Amino acid sequence: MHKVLRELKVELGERSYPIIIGQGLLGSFDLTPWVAGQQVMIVTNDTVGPLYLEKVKGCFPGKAIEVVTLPDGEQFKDWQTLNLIFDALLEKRHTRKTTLVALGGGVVGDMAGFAAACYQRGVPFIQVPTTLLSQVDSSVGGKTGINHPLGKNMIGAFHQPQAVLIDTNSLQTLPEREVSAGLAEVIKYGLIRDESFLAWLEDSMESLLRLDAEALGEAIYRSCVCKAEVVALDEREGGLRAILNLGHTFGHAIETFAGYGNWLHGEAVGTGMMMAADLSVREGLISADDRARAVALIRRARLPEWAPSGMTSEDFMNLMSVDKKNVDGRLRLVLLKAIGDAFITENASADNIRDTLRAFLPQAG
Ligand SMILES: NC(=O)c1ccc[n+]([C@@H]2O[C@H](COP(=O)([O-])OP(=O)(O)OC[C@H]3O[C@@H](n4cnc5c(N)ncnc54)[C@H](O)[C@@H]3O)[C@@H](O)[C@H]2O)c1
Ligand SMILES: O=C(O)C(=O)C[C@@H](O)[C@H](O)[C@H](O)COP(=O)(O)O
Ligand SMILES: [Zn+2]
Repeated sequence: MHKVLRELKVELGERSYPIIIGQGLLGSFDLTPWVAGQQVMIVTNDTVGPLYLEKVKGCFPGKAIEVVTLPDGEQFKDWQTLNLIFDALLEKRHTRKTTLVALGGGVVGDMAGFAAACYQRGVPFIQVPTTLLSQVDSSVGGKTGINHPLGKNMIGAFHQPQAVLIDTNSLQTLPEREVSAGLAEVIKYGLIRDESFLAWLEDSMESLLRLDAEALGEAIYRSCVCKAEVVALDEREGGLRAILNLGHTFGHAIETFAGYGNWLHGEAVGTGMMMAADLSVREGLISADDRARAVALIRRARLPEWAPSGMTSEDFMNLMSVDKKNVDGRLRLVLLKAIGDAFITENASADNIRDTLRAFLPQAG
């Protein structure tokens, strides 16, 4: 039998939806109340499908279920792979009443969500995230899309899911490296908006790394609360939502430079958040002790702390110049005013940015 641990709602008026967090939900939690018609198309990949597909089918009693299985990897978050979803939908004559279900990590979620945003100009979808990163971040908030060789997530749409179903048991099969990647986004919430959560993470890091169920449930719930609040205040990133991008300007540059899939998204965000904390010190915003606190926690999550070998400051500047947050050619960065208080600025000094980049190049170590 399943156990629902926590439930919360992303408050977006008529686009509001629940996030249901529990244990043993895959296979027994009934998701049909969030399915509009009779047809369900589950989008998964060739790693997650063999682990959880049969169980998830049990969440849709009485519905006609089809499946499309994508190749696994960030390098497949592209047009060609996205088309496999459209091919499957069209070959079987799916209509606007079909509900897509994203079963997998953030890559599957972003692609299935984007397919749902586009297919016949928009069909409903449900997120069933199975990585820590997707449970705390990508399944919530409606950012969907694919990568372009010149930049991360450059093609996409805002499209909110009907519901998010999080079964924390699925994390028991997750490789260690993916657990660390997910922890980067968890730490992000403490840094941007919730100092007390950061303090709790400092106390709980060892429990989280050993996949203690109670600690995971708490970390996922508190992360989802934070993300849901920010998204409810600024759904389409007019302003505040950009704080969810802490570390991402540097991190996306790293992912693109390294080649999609070589650095995990969370790994790049971990290094990127250390860089953001470093720049915040250089800008006179936080103390060196605050930076040390952020860096120590990111290190304890077993995340990398140097840029990829061969990457130069110029590579960073070129890749960061295409960031979506930039306006009129000005680099906009998320920095920290304090631990638990982030803001977006285009006023960071060019000298300080250059010094931060240099400090994180591999030869600096
Ligand atoms: N839309 C958003 O708001 C948002 C937020 C954060 C990240 N993202 C995107 O999410 C992606 C990263 O997501 P991710 O970290 O989940 O990576 P991922 O989707 O690549 O999954 C990581 C790996 O774990 C495997 N996997 C998934 N669930 C598993 C399980 N339960 N057991 C064993 N293996 C499992 C996957 O097949 C994959 O190999 C990036 O593309 C990033 O840009 C989007
Ligand atoms: O939901 C958001 O908003 C975020 O920024 C969450 C990020 O963790 C995530 O990686 C997101 O995909 C980044 O968005 P992008 O627009 O900078 O590509
Ligand atoms: Zn992210």
